[in-house]
Amino acid sequence: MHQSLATPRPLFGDNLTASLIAGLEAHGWAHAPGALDDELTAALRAEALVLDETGETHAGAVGRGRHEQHDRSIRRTRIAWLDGASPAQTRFLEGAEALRRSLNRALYLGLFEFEAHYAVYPPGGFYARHLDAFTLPAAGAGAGAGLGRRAERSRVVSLVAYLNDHWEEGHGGRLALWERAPMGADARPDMAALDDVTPAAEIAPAPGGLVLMLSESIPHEVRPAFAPRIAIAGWFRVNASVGGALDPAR
Ligand SMILES: O=C(O)CCC(=O)C(=O)O
Ligand SMILES: [Fe+2]
Repeated sequence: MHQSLATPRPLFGDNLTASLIAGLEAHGWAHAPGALDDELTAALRAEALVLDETGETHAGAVGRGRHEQHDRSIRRTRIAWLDGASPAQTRFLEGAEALRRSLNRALYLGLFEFEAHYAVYPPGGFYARHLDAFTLPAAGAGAGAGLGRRAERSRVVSLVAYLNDHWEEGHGGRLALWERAPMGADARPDMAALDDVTPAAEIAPAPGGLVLMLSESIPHEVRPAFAPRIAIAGWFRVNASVGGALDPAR
């Protein structure tokens, strides 16, 4: 998206961009409180709420493509994909494009595109501990699993932006994250093994805050929110084309 823009307008200045990149490189994640300006945060929030109220959001799934599941014990939120249909979305996506180029220049990640959705967590909403991408073990993976494996693996850097106009301690809804995913005996990440491990960070979804995480290696969860929690979650992806066909799971 927006690859043709000559110089996309960044969301924030060079210093903040550099410190986000340094954090991502050193720890696998980075947090910039108040990264988005109030005007853009407010415009995106207003749009997320209109979409939510007019029913244009749908229950968030877990997984992608044929592997999507609606499991309310894992995730309770409503989402609507960004498509650049408003000035606020265009501004945000242009900023994400500027960030994509900076990430590629600094870290040689070969990020190809960005996809993002609004996520409105109603009171009681949460998202259980997960990775945004993971590589399934090759052994025993059938043809069906192949699609999921390729699609999931194409997410490299996750981005979260918080859109609430204020957030109080008692509202919960913190993003907890860990810096390492322990492997289970089946060579899959074992999220339950982190039950007794103190998170590396617990981030309140305060207005304009921005978080970057390596999608494959940073386990994270959204704790139950006791007020409507409005955010954008997005992913920078590598080109997952196989045999000349673009990734069909879009
Ligand atoms: O909203 C957040 O803090 C994180 C959301 C998330 O983990 C996701 O959508 O994958
Ligand atoms: Fe996530």
